[in-house]
Amino acid sequence: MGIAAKIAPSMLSSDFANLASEAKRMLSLGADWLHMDIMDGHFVPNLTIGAPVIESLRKHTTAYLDCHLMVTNPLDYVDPMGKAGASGFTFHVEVSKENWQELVQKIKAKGMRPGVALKPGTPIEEVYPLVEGENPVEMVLVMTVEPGFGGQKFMPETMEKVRVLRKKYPSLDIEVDGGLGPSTIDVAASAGANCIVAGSSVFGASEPGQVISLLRKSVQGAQQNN
Ligand SMILES: O=C(CO)[C@H](O)[C@H](O)COP(=O)(O)O
Repeated sequence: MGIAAKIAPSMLSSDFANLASEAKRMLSLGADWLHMDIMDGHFVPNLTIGAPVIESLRKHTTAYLDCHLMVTNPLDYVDPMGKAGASGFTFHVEVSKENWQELVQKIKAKGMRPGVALKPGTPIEEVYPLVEGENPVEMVLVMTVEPGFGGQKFMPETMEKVRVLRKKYPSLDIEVDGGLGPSTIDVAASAGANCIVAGSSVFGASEPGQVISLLRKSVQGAQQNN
Protein backbone atom coordinates (compact mmCIF):
# COMPACT_ATOMS: atom_id res chain seq x y z
CA MET A 1 0.00 0.00 0.00
CA GLY A 2 1.34 3.37 -1.00
CA ILE A 3 0.60 6.73 0.55
CA ALA A 4 -2.84 8.10 -0.18
CA ALA A 5 -3.54 9.66 -3.53
CA LYS A 6 -4.96 13.16 -3.19
CA ILE A 7 -6.60 14.64 -6.25
CA ALA A 8 -6.88 18.41 -5.96
CA PRO A 9 -8.72 20.33 -8.67
CA SER A 10 -7.18 23.78 -9.02
CA MET A 11 -9.98 26.27 -8.38
CA LEU A 12 -8.01 28.78 -10.47
CA SER A 13 -9.72 27.19 -13.47
CA SER A 14 -13.20 27.41 -11.94
CA ASP A 15 -15.78 30.13 -12.33
CA PHE A 16 -14.74 32.40 -9.44
CA ALA A 17 -18.18 34.04 -9.49
CA ASN A 18 -19.61 30.66 -8.46
CA LEU A 19 -16.76 29.42 -6.29
CA ALA A 20 -18.84 27.65 -3.62
CA SER A 21 -20.92 25.69 -6.11
CA GLU A 22 -17.84 24.87 -8.19
CA ALA A 23 -16.11 23.57 -5.04
CA LYS A 24 -19.12 21.42 -4.13
CA ARG A 25 -19.32 20.12 -7.69
CA MET A 26 -15.66 19.00 -7.58
CA LEU A 27 -16.10 17.31 -4.21
CA SER A 28 -19.21 15.50 -5.39
CA LEU A 29 -17.20 14.24 -8.38
CA GLY A 30 -14.56 12.69 -6.14
CA ALA A 31 -12.00 15.43 -5.43
CA ASP A 32 -10.05 14.90 -2.19
CA TRP A 33 -8.74 18.44 -1.79
CA LEU A 34 -9.49 21.85 -3.28
CA HIS A 35 -6.32 23.56 -4.50
CA MET A 36 -6.36 27.32 -3.93
CA ASP A 37 -3.82 29.51 -5.75
CA ILE A 38 -2.96 32.65 -3.79
CA MET A 39 -0.93 35.01 -6.02
CA ASP A 40 0.26 38.49 -5.05
CA GLY A 41 1.11 40.01 -8.45
CA HIS A 42 4.73 40.30 -7.28
CA PHE A 43 6.20 36.83 -6.75
CA VAL A 44 4.29 35.89 -9.90
CA PRO A 45 2.89 38.19 -12.60
CA ASN A 46 -0.74 37.43 -11.74
CA LEU A 47 -3.10 38.43 -8.96
CA THR A 48 -5.78 36.03 -7.75
CA ILE A 49 -7.38 35.56 -4.35
CA GLY A 50 -6.43 35.95 -0.71
CA ALA A 51 -7.67 35.24 2.79
CA PRO A 52 -11.10 36.93 2.36
CA VAL A 53 -12.04 34.50 -0.40
CA ILE A 54 -10.78 31.51 1.61
CA GLU A 55 -12.88 32.72 4.53
CA SER A 56 -15.96 32.99 2.32
CA LEU A 57 -15.43 29.55 0.82
CA ARG A 58 -14.85 28.01 4.25
CA LYS A 59 -18.45 28.92 5.17
CA HIS A 60 -19.63 26.52 2.45
CA THR A 61 -17.38 23.51 2.90
CA THR A 62 -15.41 21.53 5.45
CA ALA A 63 -13.09 20.23 2.68
CA TYR A 64 -9.29 20.38 2.88
CA LEU A 65 -8.27 23.70 1.34
CA ASP A 66 -4.80 23.15 -0.09
CA CYS A 67 -3.46 26.70 -0.31
CA HIS A 68 -0.43 27.45 -2.49
CA LEU A 69 1.05 30.81 -1.59
CA MET A 70 2.75 32.33 -4.61
CA VAL A 71 3.69 35.43 -2.66
CA THR A 72 6.90 37.28 -1.83
CA ASN A 73 6.21 37.57 1.92
CA PRO A 74 4.50 34.36 3.07
CA LEU A 75 4.93 35.24 6.74
CA ASP A 76 2.45 38.10 6.31
CA TYR A 77 -0.18 35.60 5.21
CA VAL A 78 0.04 33.06 8.03
CA ASP A 79 -2.34 34.74 10.50
CA PRO A 80 -4.97 35.79 7.95
CA MET A 81 -4.94 32.41 6.22
CA GLY A 82 -5.17 30.57 9.54
CA LYS A 83 -8.12 32.70 10.63
CA ALA A 84 -9.76 32.26 7.24
CA GLY A 85 -9.74 28.47 7.58
CA ALA A 86 -6.96 27.33 5.25
CA SER A 87 -5.98 23.68 5.77
CA GLY A 88 -2.60 23.48 4.04
CA PHE A 89 -0.19 26.42 3.72
CA THR A 90 2.46 25.84 1.07
CA PHE A 91 5.05 28.59 0.70
CA HIS A 92 7.91 28.94 -1.78
CA VAL A 93 11.45 28.01 -0.82
CA GLU A 94 12.82 30.79 -3.08
CA VAL A 95 11.48 33.47 -0.72
CA SER A 96 11.87 31.76 2.64
CA LYS A 97 15.55 30.84 2.95
CA GLU A 98 16.00 33.18 5.91
CA ASN A 99 12.84 32.46 7.85
CA TRP A 100 11.45 29.02 6.97
CA GLN A 101 11.79 27.73 10.53
CA GLU A 102 9.72 30.59 11.90
CA LEU A 103 7.23 30.14 9.07
CA VAL A 104 6.75 26.42 9.68
CA GLN A 105 6.35 26.94 13.38
CA LYS A 106 3.73 29.67 12.92
CA ILE A 107 1.84 27.71 10.26
CA LYS A 108 1.58 24.75 12.63
CA ALA A 109 0.60 26.97 15.55
CA LYS A 110 -2.31 28.24 13.46
CA GLY A 111 -3.47 24.66 12.88
CA MET A 112 -2.41 24.47 9.23
CA ARG A 113 -0.26 21.86 7.52
CA PRO A 114 3.01 23.30 6.20
CA GLY A 115 4.31 22.57 2.73
CA VAL A 116 7.15 23.94 0.63
CA ALA A 117 7.00 24.59 -3.11
CA LEU A 118 9.75 25.07 -5.63
CA LYS A 119 9.81 26.53 -9.12
CA PRO A 120 11.05 24.45 -12.09
CA GLY A 121 14.47 26.14 -12.04
CA THR A 122 15.13 25.73 -8.32
CA PRO A 123 17.43 22.84 -7.35
CA ILE A 124 15.75 20.11 -5.30
CA GLU A 125 18.53 20.20 -2.69
CA GLU A 126 17.10 23.50 -1.46
CA VAL A 127 14.13 21.77 0.16
CA TYR A 128 16.09 19.05 1.97
CA PRO A 129 16.67 21.05 5.15
CA LEU A 130 12.96 21.82 5.36
CA VAL A 131 12.01 18.15 5.11
CA GLU A 132 14.72 16.93 7.45
CA GLY A 133 14.69 19.63 10.12
CA GLU A 134 13.39 19.22 13.65
CA ASN A 135 10.17 20.94 12.68
CA PRO A 136 9.69 19.69 9.13
CA VAL A 137 7.25 20.58 6.38
CA GLU A 138 4.75 17.84 5.60
CA MET A 139 4.58 18.19 1.82
CA VAL A 140 6.79 19.24 -1.07
CA LEU A 141 5.11 20.82 -4.08
CA VAL A 142 7.19 20.37 -7.22
CA MET A 143 5.97 22.95 -9.75
CA THR A 144 5.70 21.38 -13.18
CA VAL A 145 5.14 24.73 -14.91
CA GLU A 146 6.37 28.23 -14.10
CA PRO A 147 3.96 29.42 -11.40
CA GLY A 148 1.48 32.14 -12.29
CA PHE A 149 -1.07 30.85 -14.74
CA GLY A 150 -3.24 27.80 -15.41
CA GLY A 151 -3.35 26.08 -18.76
CA GLN A 152 0.41 25.82 -19.36
CA LYS A 153 2.34 22.89 -20.78
CA PHE A 154 3.70 20.27 -18.37
CA MET A 155 7.51 20.32 -18.06
CA PRO A 156 8.71 16.67 -18.04
CA GLU A 157 12.21 17.69 -16.97
CA THR A 158 10.82 18.44 -13.48
CA MET A 159 10.15 14.72 -12.95
CA GLU A 160 13.72 14.02 -11.97
CA LYS A 161 13.08 16.06 -8.81
CA VAL A 162 10.05 13.95 -7.99
CA ARG A 163 12.04 10.73 -8.50
CA VAL A 164 14.87 11.93 -6.27
CA LEU A 165 12.45 13.07 -3.55
CA ARG A 166 10.45 9.83 -3.59
CA LYS A 167 13.60 7.74 -3.30
CA LYS A 168 14.89 9.83 -0.42
CA TYR A 169 11.56 10.22 1.43
CA PRO A 170 9.28 7.17 0.82
CA SER A 171 6.39 8.43 2.95
CA LEU A 172 6.47 12.16 2.11
CA ASP A 173 3.48 13.81 0.42
CA ILE A 174 4.81 14.95 -2.97
CA GLU A 175 2.53 17.24 -4.95
CA VAL A 176 2.80 18.17 -8.61
CA ASP A 177 1.08 21.19 -10.14
CA GLY A 178 0.84 22.43 -13.70
CA GLY A 179 -0.19 20.81 -16.94
CA LEU A 180 -1.37 17.59 -15.28
CA GLY A 181 -4.11 15.65 -17.02
CA PRO A 182 -4.80 12.32 -18.73
CA SER A 183 -1.80 12.66 -21.07
CA THR A 184 0.78 13.59 -18.41
CA ILE A 185 -0.35 11.87 -15.21
CA ASP A 186 1.37 8.55 -15.82
CA VAL A 187 4.85 10.04 -15.93
CA ALA A 188 4.21 12.04 -12.74
CA ALA A 189 2.63 9.07 -10.96
CA SER A 190 5.44 6.70 -11.87
CA ALA A 191 8.00 9.27 -10.73
CA GLY A 192 6.34 9.08 -7.30
CA ALA A 193 3.90 11.99 -7.01
CA ASN A 194 0.83 11.23 -4.88
CA CYS A 195 -0.87 14.64 -4.64
CA ILE A 196 -2.08 15.81 -8.02
CA VAL A 197 -3.24 19.34 -8.82
CA ALA A 198 -5.18 19.68 -12.04
CA GLY A 199 -7.00 22.76 -13.27
CA SER A 200 -7.76 23.05 -16.96
CA SER A 201 -7.81 19.29 -17.58
CA VAL A 202 -10.56 18.85 -14.97
CA PHE A 203 -12.62 22.01 -15.45
CA GLY A 204 -12.29 21.85 -19.23
CA ALA A 205 -13.46 18.23 -19.45
CA SER A 206 -16.95 17.25 -20.50
CA GLU A 207 -16.82 14.62 -17.70
CA PRO A 208 -14.62 16.08 -14.94
CA GLY A 209 -15.42 13.15 -12.64
CA GLN A 210 -13.87 10.76 -15.12
CA VAL A 211 -10.66 12.81 -15.21
CA ILE A 212 -10.49 12.87 -11.40
CA SER A 213 -10.94 9.11 -11.31
CA LEU A 214 -8.34 8.54 -14.04
CA LEU A 215 -5.78 10.66 -12.14
CA ARG A 216 -6.39 8.64 -8.97
CA LYS A 217 -6.13 5.30 -10.77
CA SER A 218 -2.83 6.32 -12.32
CA VAL A 219 -1.33 7.19 -8.92
CA GLN A 220 -2.61 3.98 -7.35
CA GLY A 221 -1.46 1.88 -10.30
CA ALA A 222 2.04 3.35 -10.20
CA GLN A 223 2.27 2.64 -6.46
CA GLN A 224 1.31 -0.98 -7.01
CA ASN A 225 4.01 -1.34 -9.67
CA ASN A 226 6.74 0.07 -7.45
O1 LIG B 1 -0.33 26.91 -9.59
C1 LIG B 1 -0.87 27.05 -10.64
C2 LIG B 1 -0.35 28.07 -11.55
O2 LIG B 1 0.71 28.70 -10.95
C3 LIG B 1 -2.06 26.22 -11.02
O3 LIG B 1 -2.51 25.50 -9.90
C4 LIG B 1 -1.74 25.26 -12.09
O4 LIG B 1 -1.16 25.84 -13.19
C5 LIG B 1 -2.92 24.38 -12.44
O5 LIG B 1 -3.47 24.66 -13.64
P1 LIG B 1 -3.37 23.69 -14.90
O6 LIG B 1 -3.71 22.32 -14.42
O7 LIG B 1 -4.37 24.26 -15.83
O8 LIG B 1 -1.96 23.76 -15.41
